[in-house]
Amino acid sequence: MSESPVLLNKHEVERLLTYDDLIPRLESVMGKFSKRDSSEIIQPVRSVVPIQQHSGFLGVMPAYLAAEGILCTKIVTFYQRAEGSSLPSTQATVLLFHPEHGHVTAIMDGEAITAKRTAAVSAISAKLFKPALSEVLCILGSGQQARSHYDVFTKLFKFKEVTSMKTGNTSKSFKMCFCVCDPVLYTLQVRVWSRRKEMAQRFVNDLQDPVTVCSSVKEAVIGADVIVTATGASQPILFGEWVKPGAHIAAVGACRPDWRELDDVLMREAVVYVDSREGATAESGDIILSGAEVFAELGEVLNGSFPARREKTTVFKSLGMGIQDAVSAKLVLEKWNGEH
Ligand SMILES: NC(=O)C1=CN([C@@H]2O[C@H](COP(=O)(O)OP(=O)(O)OC[C@H]3O[C@@H](n4cnc5c(N)ncnc54)[C@H](O)[C@@H]3O)[C@@H](O)[C@H]2O)C=CC1
Ligand SMILES: O=C(O)C1=NCCCC1
Repeated sequence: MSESPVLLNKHEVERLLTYDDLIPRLESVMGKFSKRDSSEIIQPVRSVVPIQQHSGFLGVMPAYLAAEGILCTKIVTFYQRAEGSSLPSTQATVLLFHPEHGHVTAIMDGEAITAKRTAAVSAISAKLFKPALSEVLCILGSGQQARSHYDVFTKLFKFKEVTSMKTGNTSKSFKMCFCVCDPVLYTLQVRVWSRRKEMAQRFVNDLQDPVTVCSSVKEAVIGADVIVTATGASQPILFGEWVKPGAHIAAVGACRPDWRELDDVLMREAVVYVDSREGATAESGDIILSGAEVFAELGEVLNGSFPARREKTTVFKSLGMGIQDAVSAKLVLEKWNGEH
């Protein structure tokens, strides 16, 4: 008789899963995935069951990683919630199995895994594609993904906007420091926009560092070097005409074939990267409906088969992958085993 599975709640998963450990594992597994060696990795496009009466979806995301000895599935529900709903719109459970014997070894919360691994993958895309001098980060949306993206982007990258002394914004809500080599005022610059301004304000109130709340998407994205779209939108909210040439967009929402966050102009003019070509062509309205060409998978850049075209405007269209959940869950279990 096999041992009972380890049960880990959201709090435990959040504590055990750190970006420093997670990012290298995601880079490695996505590079491997893009080599398409089915003796190494099996990950079908997720099965999605629409729950039409309740504006929701149930997704099943299995993955097998032979060399790592990981057999895993995530079961995830995602709902279009009314603004201000206290229910999370994305909820998930991750199951790890013993690859040889088939029994369940761990059952863990998948909300924290989904939040962190998605943000970590976007951060990897930004590391590869953002302009060399990136001063302004803009986040569209103020939910779970917006928060995890804020956390990892501000942990990994420094964003700042330079304003001259004469015109410098001296509002108390900005953190200011003086650069000894150049007499200009530096204000850390992260901007956030949400459909309801009070939701963006609530998001900002939870943070230590100053973030500018913007009243419109246009105001938020003009001049931004890195833009994260993490909304429940089903129609475009980000338009190419507003985007600074050379900016990088990590597009996280719009994960249904008829949903959009980005308009046709942006999709057609940018160099488009995806997490999985099969996933993107089956599930991304931004790709399917715009007719945009996919240039490469993130893994193909990580494994050296395709270049990172940092000098261009780039879109990384994220849909989420079972292998990302699988390596995250394995990491959590390893950490937990190390403590017990
Ligand atoms: N690419 C990936 O791997 C993943 C993608 N997602 C997707 O990312 C998006 C955000 O997810 P969460 O942060 O978990 O959701 P959430 O419900 O916590 O946050 C959603 C945000 O989008 C805003 N929003 C909702 N409808 C909107 C509309 N029509 N126009 C503009 N803003 C709107 C809300 O005000 C909120 O700020 C969702 O589309 C979700 O399906 C979620 C998990 C993984
Ligand atoms: O990868 C995931 O997990 C999800 N992707 C898109 C929709 C919500 C969950």
